[in-house]
Amino acid sequence: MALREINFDGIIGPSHNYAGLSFGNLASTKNAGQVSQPRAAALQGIDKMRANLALGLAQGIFLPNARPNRSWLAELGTDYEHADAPLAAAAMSASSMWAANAATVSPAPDTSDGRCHLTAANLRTMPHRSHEWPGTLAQLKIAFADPAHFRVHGPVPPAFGDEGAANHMRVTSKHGERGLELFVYGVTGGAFPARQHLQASKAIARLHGLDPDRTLFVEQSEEAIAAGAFHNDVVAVANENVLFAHELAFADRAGLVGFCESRLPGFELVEVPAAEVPIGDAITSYLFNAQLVTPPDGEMTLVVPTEARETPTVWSWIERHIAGNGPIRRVEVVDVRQSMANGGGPACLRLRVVADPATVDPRFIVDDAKLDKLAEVIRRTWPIDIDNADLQKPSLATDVEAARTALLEALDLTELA
Ligand SMILES: NCCC[C@H](NC(=O)CCC(=O)O)C(=O)O
Repeated sequence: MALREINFDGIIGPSHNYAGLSFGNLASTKNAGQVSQPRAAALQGIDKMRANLALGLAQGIFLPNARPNRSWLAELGTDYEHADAPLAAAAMSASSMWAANAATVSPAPDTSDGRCHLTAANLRTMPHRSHEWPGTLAQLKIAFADPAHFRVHGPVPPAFGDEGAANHMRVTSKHGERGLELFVYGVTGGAFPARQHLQASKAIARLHGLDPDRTLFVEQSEEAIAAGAFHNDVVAVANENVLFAHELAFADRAGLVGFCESRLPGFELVEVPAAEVPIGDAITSYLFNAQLVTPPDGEMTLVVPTEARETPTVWSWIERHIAGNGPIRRVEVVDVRQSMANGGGPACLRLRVVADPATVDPRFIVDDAKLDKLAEVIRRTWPIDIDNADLQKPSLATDVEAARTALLEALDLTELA
């Protein structure tokens, strides 16, 4: 069986809006109250997937969850029209687009039973994200239903915060080989919450049957969280034998490097010093929230958002690295501005699963023709813009619901209705 990395992108949902819900996520706070453009946002996401396909990568999708989440509001004793504004915004959030927070994935070569394990993230720190997991879990159970190859777990109990793959990295000689799994957790983030708890990461490592000698729990530096790195994938990304990270990402950088060097021949740390790229620039540009990928031609490629090209310290660092002998050989620039304005870059929008694409439900795998079909549905049904002041208009809620229904029908996934 041919194991390869598949990037599953969250389709940006028809309710995409700027409600400023994520304290500690500087872009979310800064853009609170802006008018969003769901249709343009979703088409940006489709174009990013097209760029991945053009590189020769395998591409999958996850669907937006049902919004507004009327059953969640009912559990809270209210409904969409009567809920107070923050609750209505939480029920309407399109935050499931950030698929890096959908689940943590341990591919088959790393697990004791030889299956790929996925644990849905509880996302309990932020109210608007805490009700994502049932919709996510329903999709994971369909997409990865084959019990010979996959095991899907429900979220760890909400006593401990888990934000999924955004706080998990894997280094390996090749995707299909055994790897080292690195779980990054936060203890304190100054004024901001540390969203990933050590106990949640440890539970996932146990549930996935990982080898303790090949698993490391790495503390995120307080400085990084305080500077706006609400998830580790804002300051670090790994691909195969390369860990690309900012100098200030981890509390114990030396321990992490020593662990990887002693267990993975050829391990390489590509570290960006604060003197060359201040952590603030790394966070506004999302240099590390890039997709670091190995296309079939073997040229390791960094897929960065346009904001990286617009940040002089960051762009000159990239140009120097590519001109030198570093492991990253190519850079691709994608426009995901609508998502970026909520603090979600190219890496936030995708969940990586190492598996044989033939073992995944084909409705979750895309090619260019399927993306054309999705783009047609988006152009026809997604709202053009959403003004926060109108968030509770009943017609907006029904438009958003109709748009999702059209998508489910186009993908033959009406069982998710
Ligand atoms: N991995 C990227 C996640 C971004 C996400 N933003 C948000 O939820 C912003 C939503 C808003 O403010 O409307 C978050 O912070 O978890």
